[in-house]
Amino acid sequence: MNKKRAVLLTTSDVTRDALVNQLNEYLDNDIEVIGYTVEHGLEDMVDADIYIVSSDLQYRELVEAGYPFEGKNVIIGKRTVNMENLDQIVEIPDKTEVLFVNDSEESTYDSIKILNELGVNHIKYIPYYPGVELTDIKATIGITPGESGLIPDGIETVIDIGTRIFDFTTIAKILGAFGVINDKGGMFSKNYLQKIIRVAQKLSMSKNRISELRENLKNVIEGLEEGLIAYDQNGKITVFNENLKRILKPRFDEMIGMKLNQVIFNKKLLEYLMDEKRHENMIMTLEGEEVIIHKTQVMWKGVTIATFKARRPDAFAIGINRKKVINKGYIAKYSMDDIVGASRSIIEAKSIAEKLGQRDMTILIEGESGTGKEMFASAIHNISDRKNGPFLAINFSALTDDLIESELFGYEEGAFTGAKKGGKEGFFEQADGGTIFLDEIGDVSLKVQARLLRVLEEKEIMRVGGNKIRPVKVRVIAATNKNLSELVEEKQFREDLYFRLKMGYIQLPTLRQRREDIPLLLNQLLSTSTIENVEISDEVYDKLKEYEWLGNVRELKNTITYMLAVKSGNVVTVNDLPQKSFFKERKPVESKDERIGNEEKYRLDRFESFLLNTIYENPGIGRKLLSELSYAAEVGLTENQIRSRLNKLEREGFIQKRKGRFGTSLTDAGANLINK
Ligand SMILES: Nc1ncnc2c1ncn2[C@@H]1O[C@H](COP(=O)(O)OP(=O)(O)OP(=O)(O)O)[C@@H](O)[C@H]1O
Repeated sequence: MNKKRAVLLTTSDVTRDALVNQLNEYLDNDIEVIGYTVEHGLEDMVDADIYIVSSDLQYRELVEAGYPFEGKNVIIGKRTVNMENLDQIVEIPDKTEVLFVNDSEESTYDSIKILNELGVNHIKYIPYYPGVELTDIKATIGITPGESGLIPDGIETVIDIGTRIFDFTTIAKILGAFGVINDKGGMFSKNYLQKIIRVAQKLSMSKNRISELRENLKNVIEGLEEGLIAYDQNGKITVFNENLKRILKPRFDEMIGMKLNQVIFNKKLLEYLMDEKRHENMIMTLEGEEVIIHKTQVMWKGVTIATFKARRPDAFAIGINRKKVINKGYIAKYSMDDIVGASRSIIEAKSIAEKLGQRDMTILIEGESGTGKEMFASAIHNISDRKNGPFLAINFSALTDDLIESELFGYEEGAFTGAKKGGKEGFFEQADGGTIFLDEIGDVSLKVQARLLRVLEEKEIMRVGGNKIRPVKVRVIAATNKNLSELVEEKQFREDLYFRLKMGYIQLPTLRQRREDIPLLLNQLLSTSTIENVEISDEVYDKLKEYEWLGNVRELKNTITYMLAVKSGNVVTVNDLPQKSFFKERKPVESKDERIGNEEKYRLDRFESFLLNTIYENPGIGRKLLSELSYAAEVGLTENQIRSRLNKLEREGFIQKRKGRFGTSLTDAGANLINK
């Protein structure tokens, strides 16, 4: 029997070899397949029973070139992607944009269509073939069926899924033409189906695997003690965890896809993160905690991963808001040079601070909220001999009485239920050799005052529940925004402690007393902002100089942050100024009559609300009982804190205090307020 013959016409050697192989898989030895590549010329082509052309396009080209097909048995092949090679595509993450590269428009769209039909449609194919103009290629992966040479520059990963092979119908036609369809058809379709099923299985398996992987990865990232952020060369954020949010306190909840400079406003940090040449770790104070930042670059992907780890364990732990207690960690972050101002009052305050700083004495700083008390304390520490020791800032207004004692002085094992095994070091012991900054000292109870006095006088502490005396060498800087001498007069603050603290004394000027410093402060704030080339119009300067600034420099800082956020263009104009309600309002000192109606706009906090309600129910109640009830109600107010709040409520006209057994009761305005 004569051997039958098929001639295969293709455009390239690679295609020729792939298709010849495929045909040999299905055709018996008694059918000979001879492949030709058109570009090598077809002059010595042999006669055959069947002529197979590799694609419709090629057929049209051959006809146009005058190739004589008349009278010949021609099969025009249809091609499909080779399913054996789809694994790599299946593994690409969902929704990734990839460039699909082939030699012509038709074959490119064709292949993409086939892949989509096969269910390999989890990624986005961007068609590319010679002649396509690509602007702004975002894809980094290129997929091609055997046309790697056409992949444009800029594509980092090339996946060659191999030359496209003949599809089911073409093979069936060829088998039919040779009259072997009945013998081979079954095997062929079975083979074919098996392949399709395998691809589908792989696809679903790896999809499951990928989502499982993602889930695991997420658990790992969220389980880290560190804050983690990953971003690409342009600063675009790709991954972050919840811990990072606790440390960086970004303005946005969802940061993926945003640029680093949209969420991080700390210039130093931003520069460090974006500088590819900096590989060293960095230590900086964020949200009052000393944080170690470590950077790793994943070279081949252009990704940088940065981790943020607080020095102090539990620094950013959920639940216990330690930050409020120890405001600025153990590091004094300001120096004298950071304190901006050329006005006489601030220069004077700085010069006193410099003198006192050199001497190891206790200092009392008085000043309204936001005038820079903590800044001064920190700068003083940094010029003192203790500068290499720790600096602890404690805010008393955030602590209950019981906590103050155990936190300040520590406790021995078994001192109270829940006390840690082995006891605990207090802040004074932790600050040994350094400085302790006691903010809002006017808020502490008489009991704590007595203990503080002992530390100052004896330079030693005793832990709660203990009897051992421990020496401590700590310098105390205390601060208050209250008038301490008035409190002394009211017997709310121990006179001996007052004088013991006031060995050195600094009174900080309010911002309204030094309006001439506003432009300087603004320029300093602008220079540390990450937003560059911003100017402030003269009108804005003038307006800002007119404000009251009851919140002082902190309020000014908030105002400029606001204006930078809302401005359009490079100049901050009067249109960008916040509305009046943005600013802290002066508590009106009004006559009793004028106070009526104040309750319409007054907002009670939960402490005041507790106090007014309790007084309403128990007219004449005293501070001691109020304090006990407040603990029972989990509001937790010391007698001292109650006193200062009652004073405020009295100034607002909501309560009146009477001497003797009538005690404290609500005014009509106070009653209206709680009924409201
Ligand atoms: N002279 C100044 N120069 C530059 N920045 C200042 C100055 N004074 C205060 N600030 C800034 O204003 C903000 C408030 O300062 P700080 O926390 O020291 O005030 P404070 O008086 O301790 O406030 P509070 O009593 O409310 O705790 C800080 O961000 C600080 O950096």
